This record gives sequence, structure tokens and C-alpha cells, in this order.
Amino acid sequence: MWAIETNRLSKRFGEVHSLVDCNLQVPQGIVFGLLGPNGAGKSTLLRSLLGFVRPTSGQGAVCGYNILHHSLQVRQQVAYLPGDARLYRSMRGSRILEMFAELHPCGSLLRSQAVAQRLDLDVSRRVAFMSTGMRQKLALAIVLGNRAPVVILDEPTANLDPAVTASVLDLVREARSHGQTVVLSSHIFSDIDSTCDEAAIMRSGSIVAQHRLDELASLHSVQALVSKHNGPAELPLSLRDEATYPPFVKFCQLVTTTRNAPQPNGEPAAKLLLQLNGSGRDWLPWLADLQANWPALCELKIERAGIRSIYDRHLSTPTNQAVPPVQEPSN
Ligand SMILES: Nc1ncnc2c1ncn2[C@@H]1O[C@H](COP(=O)(O)OP(=O)(O)OP(=O)(O)O)[C@@H](O)[C@H]1O
Repeated sequence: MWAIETNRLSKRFGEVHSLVDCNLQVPQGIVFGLLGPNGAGKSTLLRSLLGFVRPTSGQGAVCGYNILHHSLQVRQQVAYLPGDARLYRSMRGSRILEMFAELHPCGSLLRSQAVAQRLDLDVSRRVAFMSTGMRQKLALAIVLGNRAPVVILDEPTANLDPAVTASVLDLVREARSHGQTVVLSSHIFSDIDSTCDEAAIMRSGSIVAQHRLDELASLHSVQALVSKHNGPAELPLSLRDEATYPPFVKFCQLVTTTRNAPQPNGEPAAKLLLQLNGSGRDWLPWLADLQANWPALCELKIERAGIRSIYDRHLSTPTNQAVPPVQEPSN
């Protein structure tokens, strides 16, 4: 049984298609990342699972409970941190922790107090007098103190400083060690890379990619600017057709960009995206040759390919154009 499963889940708000045939399967007991640009539909998806948004069509289940017909049971299985958690402003933090611990069958005041302490939160203050980050810590103490089978966190580390973010991510890993499934919606690639076992990318209301992160370990991504100013900007022959790629090149795309590089002549630059598999011993000499023979290529940046490289690939392709299939490392 999946912890979370959706089948062609769709939601339309008037003319806005927030979810479009969204298919998702989240295995039990893992930390699962959900990424996507603003407006991709992440919050709508999470809210649909919990019954806060009624889907226009499609199906979904949480721990086997149908999201349309067993909404109460679904909520009993889930500890949910909304993206815009709002708490009663006149209440003190301590009273809020008590109230939420009583409300949920898997809640625990002691555990929530312990989380608040780890996050260094003074729970004696009234919510109205807390800073944005303090309110976020309070909401996290409610949710991460809960032992529900599924924990859904919509941008949990927004507004938190780096030290608190690290503590929150530790708590997420601890939740997994207790057998909980955690869904983490975030814009922060490093949080996803360091914490998640698997991640999905949403775009325009659909899941466009889903990956186990350990499968990305032997991939490197290369980004470089291609500046017409220094010579021809076209791809070399060997990179124009997949059939002639060197064996370690898993992906290659030249993307026109106006974002990154104002060119001296004001023209848009192009960006080369490469994905290379295997040991650097194999591909570093090839990359050095490529640069030596292609003067337009500059500002090479090589990184271990985390989820960001997959994200860039999917987001750099226009919506009406198919993204090349993902090539997993063959080793
Ligand atoms: N209640 C609503 N009424 C109308 N449109 C909505 C509503 N909720 C969401 N939308 C629209 O649905 C789309 C998806 O929004 P959603 O909040 O799910 O995106 P998101 O991926 O969570 O974005 P972000 O990263 O900015 O939080 C957006 O176009 C948004 O304007």
C-alpha cells in the first residue's frame, strides 16, 4: 500500500487549472520531496489530499483511505503543516501546543514541548508577540510532535535561520526513523538533497518527474555560458544528436537565456546544460577538449547532480515540448 496515491487528480478554480491529471505515488516510511515553481499546484495537491480542496475529478488515497469519501480518517492519519499556518494570536504558545495535542489522535503534548525546546522557542509568549520565524517554530512543534503515519510539510523551513533549518531537517529524519512518511514541499534544493529519499517535480498541475535521490549519486551536471561574442554558438556536431553523444553524456541541451548573462552586446546568451555519468576520470579530459575547441564556451560550472539538475531540465523545456526521458546511471 502507498502512503499517498493519486490517480488523475484534477482541480479547476474557474479558468485556472491548478491540478491536471496529477498522478503521484509515495511509498511508506520515506521522506518524499515535492518541488515545483510558484503556482505549480503543490499546495493545491496537498490540500486536496486533506479535503481542504475538493478535486474536480480524479481519485486519491492516504494510507488506503479515499480522500473524497473518508476525509476524517485521512486527517487522522496526517499531521499537516500548511504553507501559511495561522494560529490563534491571543493564545500563548504553550496553550496552543496543549490544544493541538488534544485535537489529534496521534498528538502528544510532551513531544511537542520537546520539539519546541529543540527549536529554542519560548512558548510562554502570546502568538501575537511572536516573530514570523517563532510562529513557524510553534506550528512545527505541533506537527513534528505528532506521530501520525503521514506528515505533510508545506515549505517548513521558510522564514527559518540556517541553524533552525538544520534542526528541523534532523527532526524530519527522526520522523522517518519512527516509521512516519514525510512529504516535504520546498523550493530549497539542498533541503531536498540532504533529507529526501525520493522527490517529484510538479509543473503546471502535473507531476513531470519522480526520482530516487540515491540514483542521482553518480551523475554530475555541467552548466556553461555560450557566448556568441567569442565564436560560433552552435553545438559541436557530436552533441547535436543523441546517437553520437560520448557514452558518459546522458543529456545535453542548449537553452537561450536572458536571465543569467547580460552579454556585452546586450544579446541573449545561451546556456549549455550537460549531464554526465560515471567517473570524472572519463569525462574531464573530454570536457577540457570541448572547451578548448569551442571558444564560445565559458564559465563552466560542474556540480554533483542533485535534484536541481533534473528540475532545471524540466523547467527549461517549454510546456508544449516533451522532455527527453530521464537516463538513469548505468554504471
Ligand atoms: N482558492 C483558490 N482560488 C483560485 N485559484 C487558486 C486557489 N488556490 C490556488 N489557486 C491557483 O492554483 C494554482 C496553483 O496554486 P498553488 O498554491 O497550489 O501552487 P504552489 O505550487 O503551491 O505555489 P507556491 O510555490 O507559490 O506556493 C495557482 O495558479 C493559484 O493561483
